[in-house]
Amino acid sequence: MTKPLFITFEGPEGAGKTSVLNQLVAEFQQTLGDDLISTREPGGNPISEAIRAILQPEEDNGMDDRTEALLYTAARRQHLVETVLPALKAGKVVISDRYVDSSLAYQGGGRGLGVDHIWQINQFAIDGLLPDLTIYFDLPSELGLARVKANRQGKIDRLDKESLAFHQKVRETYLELQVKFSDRIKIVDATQSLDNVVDATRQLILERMKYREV
Ligand SMILES: Nc1ncnc2c1ncn2[C@@H]1O[C@H](COP(=O)(O)OP(=O)(O)OP(=O)(O)O)[C@@H](O)[C@H]1O
Ligand SMILES: Cc1cn([C@H]2C[C@H](O)[C@@H](COP(=O)(O)O)O2)c(=O)[nH]c1=O
Repeated sequence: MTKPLFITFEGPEGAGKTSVLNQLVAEFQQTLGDDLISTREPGGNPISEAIRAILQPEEDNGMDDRTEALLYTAARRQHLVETVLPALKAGKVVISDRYVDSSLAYQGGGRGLGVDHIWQINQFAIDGLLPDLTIYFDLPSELGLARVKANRQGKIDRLDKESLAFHQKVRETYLELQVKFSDRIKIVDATQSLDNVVDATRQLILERMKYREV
């Protein structure tokens, strides 16, 4: 059996995570086949998708900030148990569009609930499981939001509509996390062309895969 590898993609709105993930997953699946799975948070199974629908309606639904933090954490737990852990146990490579760092940045930083508090509630959900590699796609909030508005054809959700100050705080928190956990979190400049962002991401993943073979 091959060694499992858990990779997460993180970043603010419109950073290009999903575009890069789709391209690279198609590419890596040519060699890895079923040994690679891609997934996303919140979502990936019926319970977490149902929680996603509550968390991300298009209009403000009056949700309390701590309720929001707990719901993202609950969706994460279910996703971990149903999708991530079985795949890792089977020795697969798992690439997830968002994981715990999203909660630290959005709820801890953006909502101002505090990274330490969010870390504590997430420990119950993730039970110490951190990614082997996290790729953080960095870009100014204004650019990411402009991309989202230009391209999502009307599907702008509750969080996309938050203030610029909220999104700037999310980015600031991600940057702090990247410095604090620099062994795990690698940064990619997401202002580059999509091709260049894909190239930089591929390189980071291939480097990490070398250790998987050892
Ligand atoms: N490097 C890039 N340059 C220009 N446009 C880009 C780039 N990367 C992605 N885009 C465009 O920006 C939009 C958002 O990209 P994508 O959905 O991949 O980002 P995301 O990080 O997954 O966003 P979110 O987390 O908000 O869903 C898409 O329309 C995509 O085509
Ligand atoms: C996991 C997670 C996500 N969020 C936010 C970040 C985005 O606004 C949405 C996810 O949408 P995407 O188009 O799939 O990127 O949810 C969050 O605030 N906290 C979290 O833990």
